[in-house]
Amino acid sequence: MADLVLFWHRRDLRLSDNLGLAAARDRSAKLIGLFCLDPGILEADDVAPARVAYMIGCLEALQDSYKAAGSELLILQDNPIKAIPKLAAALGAVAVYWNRDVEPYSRQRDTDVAQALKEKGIEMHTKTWDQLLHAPGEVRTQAGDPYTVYTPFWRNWIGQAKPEPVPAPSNLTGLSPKEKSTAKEAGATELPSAKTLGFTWDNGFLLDPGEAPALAQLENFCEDDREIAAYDQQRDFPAIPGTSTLSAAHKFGAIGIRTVWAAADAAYSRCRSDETHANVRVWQQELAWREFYQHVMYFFPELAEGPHREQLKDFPWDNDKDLFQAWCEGKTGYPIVDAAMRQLNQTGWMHNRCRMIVASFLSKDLIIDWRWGEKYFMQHLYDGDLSANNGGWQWSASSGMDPKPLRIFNPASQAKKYDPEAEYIREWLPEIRHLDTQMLVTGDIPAEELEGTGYPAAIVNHKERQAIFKARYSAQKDKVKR
Ligand SMILES: Cc1cc2nc3c(=O)[nH]c(=O)nc-3n(C[C@H](O)[C@H](O)[C@H](O)COP(=O)(O)OP(=O)(O)OC[C@H]3O[C@@H](n4cnc5c(N)ncnc54)[C@H](O)[C@@H]3O)c2cc1C
Repeated sequence: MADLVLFWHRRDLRLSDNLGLAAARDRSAKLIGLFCLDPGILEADDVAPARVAYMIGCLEALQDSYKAAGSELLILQDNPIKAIPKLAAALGAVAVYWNRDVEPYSRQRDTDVAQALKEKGIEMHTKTWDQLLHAPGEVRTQAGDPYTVYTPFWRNWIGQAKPEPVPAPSNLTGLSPKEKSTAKEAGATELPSAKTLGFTWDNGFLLDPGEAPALAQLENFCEDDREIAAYDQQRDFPAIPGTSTLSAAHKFGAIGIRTVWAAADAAYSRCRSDETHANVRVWQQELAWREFYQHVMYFFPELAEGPHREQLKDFPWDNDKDLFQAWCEGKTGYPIVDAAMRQLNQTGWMHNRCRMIVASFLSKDLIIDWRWGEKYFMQHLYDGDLSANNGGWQWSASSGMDPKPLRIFNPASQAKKYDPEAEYIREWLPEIRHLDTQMLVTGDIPAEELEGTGYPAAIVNHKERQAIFKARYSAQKDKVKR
């Protein structure tokens, strides 16, 4: 009889182009998938209902894929450190495979699961870095150190050969009826709905869950003359659907990164003009930002706890709760900021340009600790990802790994440049949709125009607040120098 092997899915919710899964299939055709709903993650205070709903959708699709391949995906709902070794031992599994991760919580959990398996005499195989084109450590400075600055990281990263996608496992053997009841006794359960887990999300998704919608979206995005060919010209305009919207698929591994790269690379090869080449290149640079933030999270896990830069470590934030509430609800009186926050609250996603605008506004105008915003994003984004979110917030708050740290975005200039006709603002702020474009873009709205609309006057003065922030930033800098 073939050896029974388990593959533990985490952020790789697909069969195709999955390195760890392919390695498990090489070992045995009796390959059973496993996912563990970990209370340590689901009961944390930074979980977004939209993200859980998307993940459950991906798991449903994954169950179907396993069925079609001849096997099944088992679900556990317990602490993986005890639940996985218990299930593996009950089924007589010879080995458990999984892909590696960069996040501090996952790394500690994986060490503990590995130890528990070892104590039961079960092999574990955990060497594959599936979610990245280049594993942490593969891209280093000449001195052999990890990069802390993106641009030299990118130059090195793009110069290295990229791995090819691997095929999905096929001709699998599933569990016998007897093994199925053993799995049940050892904790395997039905896949619950997000609602049963306590998370309600009825607003749908920009990209549907699962491997098939992600692959279809990648194909659309990368086709000739589609968004990828104009990416750099369009990506900063939130009213234009000019980006891939694949972020949640990347977060949960509904799509393989080698498959994504192959599609981008093919689009690059097909380009006939320097301009289109440049557009595709910029999209590839975004994929490299994703990898950069994961590498730095791996090498500097302390980033997850707070600021990288000394002068932001004990910064005198105002932390005004009413101002924070207004920011969360999209009621700051700054139309571009409010439109973006409403997009987040209603769709579980926000355009990248707007993520930068609202993050700058929270930290530099409201002078609120950026970690409050980081957490609010995690509580709402369906693509919420520790490395990308922390990286984006630290960049925006001037606390991160950035050679030009003190950037302060002027909301009016940003809107003028990136939403010049106020189309995005009008979409998300229906109560002031009728106002002049100029008023919506600048945020300079006479009080009488706001009467009866329910839309608030500006809660702070940008000019004054940025001066206060700058003064405090300089004082902190001096303090650190001393
Ligand atoms: C304050 C802030 C918070 C953010 N939080 C997250 C987050 O929680 N999860 C997340 O995936 N991205 C986050 N980002 C990065 C970026 O905004 C999103 O990845 C992007 O908007 C997703 O849309 P898209 O898939 O259409 O991206 P595209 O423009 O099509 O880019 C392709 C892919 O590259 C990756 N990517 C793009 N930009 C970045 C970036 N700046 N950093 C890291 N990866 C990037 C994503 O995986 C994305 O799907 C954040 C950015 C900021 C400024």
